[in-house]
Amino acid sequence: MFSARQIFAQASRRSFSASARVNSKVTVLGAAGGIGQPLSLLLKLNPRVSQLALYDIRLAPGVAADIGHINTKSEVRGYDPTPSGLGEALKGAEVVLIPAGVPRKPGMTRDDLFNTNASIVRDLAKAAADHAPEANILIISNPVNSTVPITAEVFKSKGVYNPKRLFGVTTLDVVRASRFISQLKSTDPANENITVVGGHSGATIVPLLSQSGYNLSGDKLDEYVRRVQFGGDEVVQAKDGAGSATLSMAMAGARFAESLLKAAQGQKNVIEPTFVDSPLYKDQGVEYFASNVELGPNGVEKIHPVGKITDHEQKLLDACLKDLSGNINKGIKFVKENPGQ
Ligand SMILES: NC(=O)c1ccc[n+]([C@@H]2O[C@H](COP(=O)([O-])OP(=O)(O)OC[C@H]3O[C@@H](n4cnc5c(N)ncnc54)[C@H](O)[C@@H]3O)[C@@H](O)[C@H]2O)c1
Ligand SMILES: O=C(O)C[C@H](O)C(=O)O
Repeated sequence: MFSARQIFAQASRRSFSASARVNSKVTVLGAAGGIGQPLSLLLKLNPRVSQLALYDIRLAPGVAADIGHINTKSEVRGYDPTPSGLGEALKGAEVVLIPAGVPRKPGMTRDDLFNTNASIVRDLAKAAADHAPEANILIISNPVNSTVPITAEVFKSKGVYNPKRLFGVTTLDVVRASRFISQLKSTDPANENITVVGGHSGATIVPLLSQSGYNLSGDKLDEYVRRVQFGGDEVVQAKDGAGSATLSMAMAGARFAESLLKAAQGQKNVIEPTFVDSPLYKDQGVEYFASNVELGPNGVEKIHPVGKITDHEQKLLDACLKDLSGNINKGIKFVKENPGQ
């Protein structure tokens, strides 16, 4: 059994060229929350991270003091919610992860979080645009389908938008899709990598099982797709009012950050599905879309098309695109009508 640190260390040894740079500041905004704490812990175990800046409206210095005792090299600092605290946390960051905001309770959709989380993400995006305009921004706060466009609009309004450096984190959908098929087929989930495209809520989550050579049909296929699309609800219901997925999300967020750092530090062929400013369905009014994306030193290197899919998957994709454009436009409209201070 390997520890997370050994896994990261092994991956680093495998993938580093002699000249690779290992000097990355990573900032977490919302670091004291259900996701923020285990995510910060996993980042502390990652040897590619040299500085870890933890910011929250509460408790970040405490979390930083705790994590800072772990015997890995990176320096950890916690920042209080003062204007200079947020700015300092962001300054010089290469990667900024944003899990700040409220989670769902049973009976809520992710869109029900919009009223609270839209302004939280808008204001943090403003600070990131001012203090870390060249960082890779990883949005975890829901509804991701709207909070990514919100962040883009803020960066555009400040003249620093770079579509190659903004990512909605949809890794958890891939993690679930891979785990759930392994449960059905009794395979090793570590060897499964199911492509999931679209967005990050209900019908906008489209697993492309056929691309991994699986041909489930009928009720089995419907049940599988439903479980992937509503995996988040499974956790929300099980937590019974105490929040949504935190630990699996921390793992997924740490995996995506690791992929980005690996690619930034010179590794080739790093591909992760992520929700980005995408040309794939712009002609249908869908500005952002998750598909497999090759990562590199400039962030997005290449956006892969969806590829060959079955008629059933095409139907799922059609339903996805219909919902997605509404979610995206809602985010764009919010910033235009509520630019904040
Ligand atoms: N993308 C995904 O796959 C995915 C998965 C799980 C959860 N989420 C989303 O992540 C978000 C966080 O979930 P959680 O379970 O960690 O919630 P949580 O309530 O446990 O933690 C949120 C943290 O954000 C902080 N916060 C609130 N406003 C802030 C601000 N303005 N600046 C800095 N910090 C602020 C809070 O103090 C809290 O510590 C939710 O919106 C949830 O829906 C996304
Ligand atoms: O379901 C949620 O609200 C949280 C997250 O988006 C998830 O997929 O677990």
